[in-house]
Amino acid sequence: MAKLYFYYAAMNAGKSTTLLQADFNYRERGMETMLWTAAHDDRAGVGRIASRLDIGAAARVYRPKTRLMDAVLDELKSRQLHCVLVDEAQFLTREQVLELCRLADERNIPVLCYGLRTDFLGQLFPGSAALLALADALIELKAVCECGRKATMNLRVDAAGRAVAAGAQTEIGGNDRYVALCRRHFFERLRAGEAGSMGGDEPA
Ligand SMILES: Nc1ncnc2c1ncn2[C@@H]1O[C@H](COP(=O)(O)OP(=O)(O)O)[C@@H](O)[C@H]1O
Ligand SMILES: Cc1cn([C@H]2C[C@H](O)[C@@H](COP(=O)(O)O)O2)c(=O)[nH]c1=O
Ligand SMILES: [Zn+2]
Repeated sequence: MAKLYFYYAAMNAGKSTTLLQADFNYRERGMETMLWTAAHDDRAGVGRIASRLDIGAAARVYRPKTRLMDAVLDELKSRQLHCVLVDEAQFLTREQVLELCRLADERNIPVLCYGLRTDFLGQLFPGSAALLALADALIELKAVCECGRKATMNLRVDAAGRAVAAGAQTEIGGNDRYVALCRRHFFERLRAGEAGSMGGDEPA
């Protein structure tokens, strides 16, 4: 039976690179894939999955209202699909994750999702919460903190590099807005950011 996989990590761990590699592996064996990414993550252009290693591929885009199951069933009318790959999976809704479960269970199509576990405050995204609850396999990819430990958290920073301790959960950005850190250094810098925003000490 096909499985639903969740490859999760902090930013800059190589999630998109790993997705593109998996896609290449399927296609070089003559198999057909369907790629998806979030419509609003337009860092490389809407509908483009790009890795910091400078490789990329076109992808279908999903929005909160997109019916993934219907879109895949529609695609199956014109071609076979051996794998569905989803980037920025933290932005999926729980309903969309349930649809991906059905693709694996009822259509026997493996689904590979790649995304963040937590946001800039250390809280789960809706898509990540659903995937952590429902995926058959959870695979952690590793990013490295500046101290050398595994980076599991994502600090949001302002233009001056100070930690941002409040704001909307979604804010698209790259290395200019986020730093992947280990938990210890994440909370140290987040607390310094909180103190700074309340007029306290200068951030570290
Ligand atoms: N010029 C480069 N040469 C080699 N590795 C690089 C280069 N630029 C970025 N990287 C590495 O690419 C990885 C980020 O890949 P990416 O797939 O974009 O990450 P994610 O999707 O998890 O944010 C990091 O490990 C980073 O160190
Ligand atoms: C931590 C965090 C991240 N985001 C956004 C920022 C990026 O656009 C993506 C993650 O990119 P990746 O390099 O492909 O992992 O998510 C956000 O909106 N809110 C956050 O808290
Ligand atoms: Zn650290």
